[in-house]
Parts: sequence; C-alpha cells; structure tokens
Amino acid sequence: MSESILNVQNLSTRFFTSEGQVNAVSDLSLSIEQGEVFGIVGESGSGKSVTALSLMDLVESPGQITSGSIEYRKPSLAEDLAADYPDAVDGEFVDLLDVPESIWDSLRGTSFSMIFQDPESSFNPSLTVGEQIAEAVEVQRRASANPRSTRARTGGDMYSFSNYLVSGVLPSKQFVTDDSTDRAVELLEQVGIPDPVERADQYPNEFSGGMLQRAMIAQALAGEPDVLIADEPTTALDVTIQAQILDLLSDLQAETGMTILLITHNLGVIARMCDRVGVMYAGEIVEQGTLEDVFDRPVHPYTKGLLGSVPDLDTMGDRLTPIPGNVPSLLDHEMDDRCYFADRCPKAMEACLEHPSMNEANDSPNHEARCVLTDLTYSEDLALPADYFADDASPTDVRPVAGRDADSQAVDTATGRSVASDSPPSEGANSGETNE
Ligand SMILES: Nc1ncnc2c1ncn2[C@@H]1O[C@H](COP(=O)(O)OP(=O)(O)OP(=O)(O)O)[C@@H](O)[C@H]1O
Ligand code: NI
Repeated sequence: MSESILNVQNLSTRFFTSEGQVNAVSDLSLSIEQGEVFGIVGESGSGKSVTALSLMDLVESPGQITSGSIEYRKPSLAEDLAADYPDAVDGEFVDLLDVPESIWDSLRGTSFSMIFQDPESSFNPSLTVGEQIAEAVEVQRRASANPRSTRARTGGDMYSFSNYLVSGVLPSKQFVTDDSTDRAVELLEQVGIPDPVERADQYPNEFSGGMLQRAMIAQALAGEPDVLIADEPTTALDVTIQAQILDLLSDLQAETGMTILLITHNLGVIARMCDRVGVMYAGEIVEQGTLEDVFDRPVHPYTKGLLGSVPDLDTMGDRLTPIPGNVPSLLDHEMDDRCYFADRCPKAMEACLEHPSMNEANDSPNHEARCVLTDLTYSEDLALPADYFADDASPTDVRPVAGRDADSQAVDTATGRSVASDSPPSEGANSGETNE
C-alpha cells in the first residue's frame, strides 16, 4: 500500500447565512493515497463541492472552515516550514490549516489544481486559450524561480510568497513568453487537442464543450500538480465525450503519477475510475472504503439505497437510485443530533437517535461506516415506529438554504426524488469556483 498524500481530519466547513448556520461539511476525515483516484459520491447538496473547495482554500464568505486539519505530504515543504511553523509540521506532512493562508494559497495550481463541470468559468472570454494556459505555466515557473532560500538548493518547489503575489495580483498576459506559449501548446497536445498551435490562438468560445474541458485540464496541469481535484468533470458532456475525458484523466494520471479526487453523481464513473470511494450524506462521509468494499459489500443503508437493489459493479447503472424522502436541511438549528439519514432509512432503530460515529465495517481495516449497523444487527423489535419522523418538518418543507436555488430544483419535492439525473446542478452560488 502506498503512502497517503493527503490526510484530512475532522474537517468542518460552515456557511453563516442570514437564515442560520449551514453545516455544509461536518467532521469529515479522509486519507488519500499517493497516485490513487479517490471518489466522492452523494446526492445533491451533500457537501461534495464544499469539501473540494475547502481543500483548495476556495471557500468564500459567508463560508469558513471552522475546524479540522488538512495534512499534505510534501517533504521539501515540510522541511522548509519546520523552523517557522513547528506546530504545522509533522514529519513529512504540513497542516495547511496551520500555516499562513498565503502559503496555502501558493500551493494552488502547483500542488493542488481543480477542474470543474463548467469549463467556461475557468477561462476569460477575452483572452485566447493559449494565452491563459501560458499564463498558468508562467505563474508556476516564476514561483519556482523565486524559491525561498533553502529551496534554491533542493530545487523544484513553488510555494513562495512571490507565487502568491504573481497568481493573485498581477494581470494576465503580461508574463506570457515564447517559452510558456510553447509549453501551452505542448499541454494542449498532451490533452489531445488536435492542431494545438492553431487552437492556442483561439478564444474559449471557439472551442466545443469537450475541447474546452480538455483545455481546462491542460490549464490545471500547467503547474504540474500533485493532486487534481475534479468536481463533476464530465457531467455536462455527452456520453461519448464523457468517456473520452475519463480516458484522458486516466492516461494523464498514468503519465504523471498525480493523485485524483473525483467528485461525481455517476456511479459508473466511480466504478470505472476509482480505487477508493467515500459516500457523503448531509455533510458527512457516511461510508468509505475500497471500491469493492463500498460497492459490493455496503453496510450503510444510504449507500445501499444509492446503489439500488443490485449492488453489482458489473451490472450497475450509472445513476444513483432515488431514495424516498429528501436530503435534510443542513441548517444547524434544524438538524437533530441523530443519524441524519434515520428519517429515510428502512432500518432506523432506536440506537439511530444518537449520532453515530464512524466505525470499522465488515472487519475490514479500511472500510468504515457511520452507522449502528456496523455493530448491531437490525431487528424489528428495535425498529423505530414507521411514523416516528412523521411529525418532523415534513420533507416537503425543506427549503433550500440561502444562495442555493439550484438545490431546490435538484430535488423534486412532490415525488421526493432526489437528484439522480445527469442534469447539471448549477454551482453558481459557489463563485469561488471560478479560477483566477
Ligand atoms: N455560498 C453558500 N452559501 C450558503 N450555503 C452554501 C453555499 N455553498 C454551498 N452551500 C450549502 O452547502 C451544502 C453543500 O453544498 P455542495 O455544493 O457542497 O453540495 P454538493 O454535494 O456538491 O451538491 P451537487 O451534487 O448539487 O453539486 C448545501 O446545503 C449548500 O446549500
Ligand atoms: Ni457539487
């Protein structure tokens, strides 16, 4: 088993809205191994994107990471920061929540990159695609050419304060050189764009959706990131193009050895791409393990529900099976301190009225579920009465929280169908998703 590159512990991200505190991500722990594809799956509004944005330090006001640690393994970074930030460094790991934000932000693009469902948001319409990729290349080059003292000798690190300044403040275009333009063309070629020289001179609106998606991937690769976070990277594309983009990601991973965190609604995408998977519900990971652990031997009734009645990797459809009931409100004052899934769970028992911890599942060391069924066998005697939750704010009362109208469309309150389609849920409220 290889080493982990990212250890997230007890991460919580909240939005402080006029309607109250939204617990978008709660007590989330996961560990991603170097070179693997880790998938996150879950219904709309379960906190997948906010998790991704949290890892990139892209959560915007009124959102805030309120607790936890994000430990990133980068020996040279750890060595360089050990003297100034001893509390943040643990061996080869650096807790990104324990170093100045400027340092964390300088890792964006170089250590961590992100691609989105909607490539338009990553490109400025008034600059050519080539210029924008060249700019990303240049930002990375300048950063690595201005390392902090000790880095000059060991070379190759790009997290200096100057990088922060370059990426945050300086206008585009100014830094594009012949070299970086050549590299941009190489990157376009690497992501399978035909006629890359001509394409580099075109504007984003001259690209098809699939081609722009490739260009966004090229842009994300410009800084040679260790970790690529892909949030629904193929959801907006038609099936053939989806498959091509997934193949591209696999090929690039094989070439570069990068680690991928892949967020998707699509179970087929998870099954095809991921080594391990985490299932999110109501801001928490409720089950995680290897693909086989989670898909072939699920323990949490939510996971089973999503997979449908035939949890079989080979015959499974691409879509999440709709589960009766609605995703819960994540407003703190509307959340009871119980299992958040209990009101929709076919196996809800009295024990579920207490919030479950994450427990080992199936005696398999890396398979965990946040469910009493890890230790308890379901029995009718222990079951909650069928109408137990009937008096709660009925599911149809669940309103989307501020700024997320998309979620109201994502759940059909009349049928209680949760989002299972490939219709792109708009991420407009997360304006942090636009790259600078
Ligand atoms: N800017 C914001 N202000 C307030 N609440 C927000 C904001 N952004 C996200 N949220 C809330 O955080 C929760 C998690 O949202 P998130 O976008 O992470 O869900 P998701 O799992 O990515 O869903 P989808 O599959 O629809 O993309 C939701 O309840 C959402 O309403
Ligand atoms: Ni999302």
